[in-house]
Amino acid sequence: MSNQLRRLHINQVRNLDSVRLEDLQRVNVFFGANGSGKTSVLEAIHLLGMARSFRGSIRSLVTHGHQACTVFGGLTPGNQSIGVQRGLTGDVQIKVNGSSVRTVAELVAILPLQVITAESFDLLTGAPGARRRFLDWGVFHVEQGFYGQWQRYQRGIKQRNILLRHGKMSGQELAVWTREIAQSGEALSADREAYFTRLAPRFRDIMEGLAPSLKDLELRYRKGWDKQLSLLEALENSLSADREQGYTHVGPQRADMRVFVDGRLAAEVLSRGQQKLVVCGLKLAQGMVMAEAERGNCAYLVDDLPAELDREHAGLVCSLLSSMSAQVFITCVQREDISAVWPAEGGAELAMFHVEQGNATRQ
Ligand SMILES: Nc1ncnc2c1ncn2[C@@H]1O[C@H](COP(=O)(O)OP(=O)(O)OP(=O)(O)O)[C@@H](O)[C@H]1O
Repeated sequence: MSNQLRRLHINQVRNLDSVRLEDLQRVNVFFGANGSGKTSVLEAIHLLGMARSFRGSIRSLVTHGHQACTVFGGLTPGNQSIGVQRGLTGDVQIKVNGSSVRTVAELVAILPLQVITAESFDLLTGAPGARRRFLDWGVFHVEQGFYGQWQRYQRGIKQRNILLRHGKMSGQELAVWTREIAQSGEALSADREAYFTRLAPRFRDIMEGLAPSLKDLELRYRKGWDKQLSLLEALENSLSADREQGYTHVGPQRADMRVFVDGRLAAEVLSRGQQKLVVCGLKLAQGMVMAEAERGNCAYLVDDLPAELDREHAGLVCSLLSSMSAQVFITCVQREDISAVWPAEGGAELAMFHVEQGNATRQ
């Protein structure tokens, strides 16, 4: 059974000085004028689930004139509590049921979040790193053991790059790290591929409903080295280039996942609005795959969808969100912006919160 956020206490997050939200529901709508603090509520939830902002630095998250921001959440079922405090100097405190925990991964496993905001829409056009992080979010939640391999690989490649950079040509030491990253890299890549084979068909199904006019939409995955070779072979082949330039050229750190339409890169041929729909499709597909793999539901943070999509498409995205059992936190300017497009039948009742000058009141 998935965790749902029932209570939220926010302190000093942007313009939210002290906000208490009780009795949160499956679908929660935050409406209010520009600058009232709607996105800040989503930022607070993101801080609680990921210990960071989805938009900017921690500095931008802490209310001006304060040293730290804090968010507490109460979850059901199980009555767990989580809390995150972040200070301007970079300090992080994470608590689960009153006890400090050391890694954000523990938090992420308790409150998995998907974010659909204006920033998310750069996923297709932006650098591959963002797409890898997107993919790894899903792999982390679905493929057990991935995080351990990922950590092992990060440690290994860091060591190998240090050796390459400092020109320490002890061939033996380099060979040890080459074998180490070949092993962990193959393992994490296998997890990515397994996850990708679940994600791609789900994404295609969703897009048939969201944008049927987009024909031959295809999600493709590149593992980061020549697929005819093992990672060890690819690393051995690139050894002289690696030595010359002081870093590892091939491996899962170069993986990418791209969307093609009729054989052409979606980032190059789709309109901005169509790209937004594709990104929504990817994010919804991830939540569905997670639920299908019986890993529970993630919560969706959706910022001002009616400002990003036309009414028909905003309605289609809302219908898909409504059909999932995921908890949703969604913002808009007028309450009707969402209530008019959220499916009336079969959908959960909408909990409405009016946000005004840094306060949120249940309507
Ligand atoms: N660190 C900060 N300290 C205090 N106030 C801040 C901080 N960062 C942003 N703000 C202010 O918080 C207010 C709320 O911002 P927020 O982005 O949450 O508004 P919003 O309701 O989502 O508005 P819009 O509809 O325009 O997107 C804004 O007036 C903004 O200038």
